[in-house]
Amino acid sequence: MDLVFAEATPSGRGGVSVIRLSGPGSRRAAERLAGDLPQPRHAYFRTLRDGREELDQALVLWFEAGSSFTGEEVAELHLHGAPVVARRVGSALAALGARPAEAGEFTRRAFLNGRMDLAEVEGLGDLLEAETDAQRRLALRAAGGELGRKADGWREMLIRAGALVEASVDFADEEVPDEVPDEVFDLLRRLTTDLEQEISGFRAAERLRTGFEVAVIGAPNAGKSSLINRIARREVALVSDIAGTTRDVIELRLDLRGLAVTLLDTAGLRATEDHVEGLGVRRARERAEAADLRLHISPEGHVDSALWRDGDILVRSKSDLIAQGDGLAVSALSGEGIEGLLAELHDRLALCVAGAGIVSHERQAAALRDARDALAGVSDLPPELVAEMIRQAAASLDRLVGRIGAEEYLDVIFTSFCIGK
Ligand SMILES: Nc1nc2c(c(=O)[nH]1)N(C=O)[C@@H](CNc1ccc(C(=O)N[C@@H](CCC(=O)O)C(=O)O)cc1)CN2
Ligand SMILES: Nc1nc2c(ncn2[C@@H]2O[C@H](COP(=O)(O)OP(=O)(O)OP(=O)(O)O)[C@@H](O)[C@H]2O)c(=O)[nH]1
Ligand SMILES: [Mg+2]
Repeated sequence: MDLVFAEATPSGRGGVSVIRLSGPGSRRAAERLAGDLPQPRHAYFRTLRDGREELDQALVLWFEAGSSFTGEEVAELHLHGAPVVARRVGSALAALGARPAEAGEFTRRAFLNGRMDLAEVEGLGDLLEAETDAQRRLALRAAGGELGRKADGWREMLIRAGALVEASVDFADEEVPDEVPDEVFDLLRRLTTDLEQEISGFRAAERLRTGFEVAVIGAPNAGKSSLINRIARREVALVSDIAGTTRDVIELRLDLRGLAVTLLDTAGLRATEDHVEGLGVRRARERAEAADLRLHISPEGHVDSALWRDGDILVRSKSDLIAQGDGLAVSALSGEGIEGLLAELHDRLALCVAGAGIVSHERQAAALRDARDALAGVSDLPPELVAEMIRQAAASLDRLVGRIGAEEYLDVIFTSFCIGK
């Protein structure tokens, strides 16, 4: 493994800038700049020098391979956060034989060195992207190895079941057909129930991780854009009294009490001669259909029944003008009903994620489904085939944690990481 370095903090001006080195020689390279660093995991306040040239005053520390994030020797230089300092220290490190790390390379090394399993890596990636508390909590559980521990438990069940099957094959009377002991099927049934349970929580967890899309729809001039602006407390979308103002879909990211939600402002729905408006209306319908939930906006409490789905919310807009009617009354002008609407929206979305599990990526769910499918129908099979299906299920669990078959995913996962992680 070569020696790599990168700014672990975002590059640019900041209070502190951390440069991290990983690989054999990390300590030596740091010592060339900072002088002797006798103890691992001790912070030293040092003047960094490149030859005679003073570079910065910094906190410097190093970790042994056994107690670092990557599982390799690691050193960290905590610099003053001036871009020129990081640049200058980077050149000095390059001159000492270190090369700039690629995106996600520190974490990739942690994975390759067995410090993290693939589900933990995905969890860490989710943590880097998390914007809300619910996303952070889910990511932290995943990054903490919860799924790997479950997979270990399931593997043990498979190993035990496999051993029982092998024993029944080895010791069976040559005259009598081999029989799989009932205990095997009991074990596999329990395992299948566990797997089903995890799989059933996948979609909800995926929603939690990626966030919800909520389309704001209704006739032109209903007050959709005004409502969005009120929620955003800024002018996200153009508002006018001309019907057909909004054409493109405008996205507003919200942290709705911990849930990640993207509100979509859309073109007012109507038949129109205007070509461009027509394109907007088509797009509005498509996005409304694909969204997790729709807010139907109308001063009179009307809905487009073709787009109404169970769980949608009817919003009676401009409540300052029209006193009564169906739906949740809100006014973008006075602010009446906005908090109530957001509370209602939150509660409906929270219902959707009530059953969320720890599996939140399609790759993970696919591995679990493969394991479950391998075990479906085993009770009708002869022992040799039962043993084979148990091996297949175990291989699927190995794929889940990246013990096998990880190669094809690594580039996809790590290119989404930033440099320095
Ligand atoms: N300065 C700094 N802060 C950081 C990191 C870092 O690399 N540097 N991290 C990363 O980006 C995160 C912390 N992640 C870490 C994960 C595992 C180990 C580690 O090797 N632990 C040892 C036990 C260490 C001990 O208890 O003494 C181990 O698990 O064996 C270290 C950091 C967040 N904060
Ligand atoms: N009195 C009152 N007027 C409102 C309210 N909300 C919107 N309006 C007015 O209604 C008109 C249309 O508002 P928009 O928010 O642009 O309506 P829209 O649904 O986005 O319209 P399109 O983009 O054309 O589909 C504007 O003149 C707004 O000022 C409200 O709560 N009260
Ligand atoms: Mg609009």
